[in-house]
Amino acid sequence: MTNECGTSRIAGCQFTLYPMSDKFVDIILSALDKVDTSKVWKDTDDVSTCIRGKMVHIFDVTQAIFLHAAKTGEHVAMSGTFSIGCPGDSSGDVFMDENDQPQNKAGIQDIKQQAGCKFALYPMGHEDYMKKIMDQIDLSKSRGVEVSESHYATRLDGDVKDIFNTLQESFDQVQQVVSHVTMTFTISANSPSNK
Ligand SMILES: Cc1ncc(C[n+]2csc(CCO)c2C)c(N)n1
Repeated sequence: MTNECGTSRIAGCQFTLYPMSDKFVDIILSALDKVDTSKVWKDTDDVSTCIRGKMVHIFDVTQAIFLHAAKTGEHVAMSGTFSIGCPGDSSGDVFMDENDQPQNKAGIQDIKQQAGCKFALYPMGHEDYMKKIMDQIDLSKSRGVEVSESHYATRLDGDVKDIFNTLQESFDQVQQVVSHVTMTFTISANSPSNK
C-alpha cells in the first residue's frame, strides 16, 4: 500500500565533498562548476551543497560532482543524505517541470573510476521498514557491484556509475511504496588504505 503524505515528489540531496588534498578549494569549486546543474535548485555554503528537483537529476548531478572531483586522482570522499517526500519540501517545485533527460551523461561518459561506498536506507514511518531495507540489499547483489554487510549500512564496491545506479534504484524502489524516504551515503575514491 502506498503511504502518500506529501503534495509533490520533489527529491533532494545535501552533500559534502572532502578532497584529501592541498588543492581542496579548487577541487570542490571546479567540480561544482563543471557539472550542469540547470535542472536542479542548488545552494552551496561553507558546509555543504543542497540540490532539489526531480530524482533523476538529483542522482545525475551528485554522481557527476563526485566523478569530476575523483578524476583529479586525489583521494576524495563525499557524504550526503538523499530525501524524497519530505512533507515540508515544496518551494522548489518550479524545477519539477524539467524533462527527464539527465544533463551530465555525456560529460561523465569517459570517466572510469572505482570506489567504495556505504549506504543506509531509512523508510520513514513504516513498521515493516526492515523488510523494505532487506529487499533492496538483496536487489543490490544483481546490479554489478560487490555487496557486503557493515554495521548500520551496506557496503558497495565497484565502478562509480554502477554504485550510483544501485543507490538510485534502491531509493527509487522504496519511494514507490513509502512516501518519505531518506538515504545516507559515504563514497570514497583513490584511498591509499586497504579495505
Ligand atoms: C559539495 C560541497 N559543497 C560545499 C562544501 C563546503 N566547502 C568547503 S571548502 C569550499 C570551497 C571554498 O569555499 C566549500 C564550498 C563542500 N566541501 N562540498
